[in-house]
Amino acid sequence: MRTSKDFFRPLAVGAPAPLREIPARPSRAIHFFDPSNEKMAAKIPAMVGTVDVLLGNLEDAVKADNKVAAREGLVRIAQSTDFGPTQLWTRINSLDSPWVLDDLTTLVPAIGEKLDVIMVPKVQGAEDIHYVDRLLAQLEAKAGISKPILVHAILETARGVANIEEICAASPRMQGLSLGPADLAADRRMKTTRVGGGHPGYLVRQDPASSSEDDINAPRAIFQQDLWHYTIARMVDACAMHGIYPYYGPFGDIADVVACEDQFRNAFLLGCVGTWSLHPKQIAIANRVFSPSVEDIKHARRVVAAMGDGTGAVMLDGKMEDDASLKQCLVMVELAEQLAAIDPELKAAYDAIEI
Ligand SMILES: CC(=O)SCCNC(=O)CCNC(=O)[C@H](O)C(C)(C)COP(=O)(O)OP(=O)(O)OC[C@H]1O[C@@H](n2cnc3c(N)ncnc32)[C@H](O)[C@@H]1OP(=O)(O)O
Ligand SMILES: O=CC(=O)O
Ligand SMILES: [Mg+2]
Repeated sequence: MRTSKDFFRPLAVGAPAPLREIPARPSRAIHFFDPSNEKMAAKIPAMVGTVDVLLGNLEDAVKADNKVAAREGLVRIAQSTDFGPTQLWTRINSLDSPWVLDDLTTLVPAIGEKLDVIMVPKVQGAEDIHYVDRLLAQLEAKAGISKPILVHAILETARGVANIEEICAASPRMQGLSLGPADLAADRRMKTTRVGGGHPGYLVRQDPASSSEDDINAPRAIFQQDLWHYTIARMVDACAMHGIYPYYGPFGDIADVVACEDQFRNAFLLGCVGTWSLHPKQIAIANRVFSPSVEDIKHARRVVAAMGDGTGAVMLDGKMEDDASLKQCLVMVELAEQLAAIDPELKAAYDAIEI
């Protein structure tokens, strides 16, 4: 384990110095595209500015026969596109796959200056991050890359969840974590067959009126529970503790925009900063959900104004506000300011708020 003395030293001579703080760049939607799919790839330049992150996916959902075409397609798109305020990320193949070494040795020299974050799938422990960290430093040094490429781990194995804190702490490159509910469900041997979201069988049922057979068999209210609550909450705490960012992952039922919005909102309320988008129609949902509402910002600003120097307790609309609720409001106000800086529509909406 590296000590505090050498934690921020570059891992290769000539590699850029690691960042001491991970910038809070808006990343409400990480939009996945398959660079080997010509129709999809052709849409990417026009999506710049409409989404916070564009991610060229090289891993699952790209056919084995298309792995090289996806890698080359991503290089082509990155070299020929001005991404402006939109971040460019990639998801490389898993570390035990036959493709990942070529992914990294091709992408870093070719487009390392443009790549903001590399998402690493199926991370099991700190050793996986250490491997990527050192290799990236060597490749950055060789290619003369000026800024460190950040690393994002997908939480999609039971061992990865058990090792979550050491993964977050493994490198100053760690930018964040995403929940990978599909692979995680398989690895945990959960009895689901879906990509993210809830399940109607995972529920609690209202008690019967009595223990008579009639009452037991009578209709009772049922409440579907969130299969992902534990893992998301665990991820949020680990990320907050290490100064990095948590994200929900994929929601595979593209047609069910309502349940998708619910899943995204649960993640937002619990502390996630963004989510994945698999289809263009999920971008608008993510942007809406992961931007504080005008009503919330209005309330937050009123609390900030009412709290004066930030200490003590006040009553506002019949509710007690104090230092702790003020801190929550400041999280919202700060996020609104970050988003307003890149989203003119949101800025206009927040600017129009009267308190
Ligand atoms: C568990 C995991 O690992 S999740 C992460 C991996 N999975 C992914 O990355 C999936 C990415 N998304 C996709 O592959 C596709 O969106 C699919 C397969 C889900 C659906 O694709 P389609 O059936 O073509 O969707 P649909 O017909 O609604 O597409 C409408 C248009 O949007 C385009 N489109 C679809 N998805 C995307 C995308 N992710 N990015 C850009 N454009 C897209 C299509 O090319 C199509 O274009 P057209 O109108 O010019 O024909
Ligand atoms: O990669 C994502 C997942 O859910 O698996
Ligand atoms: Mg996966």
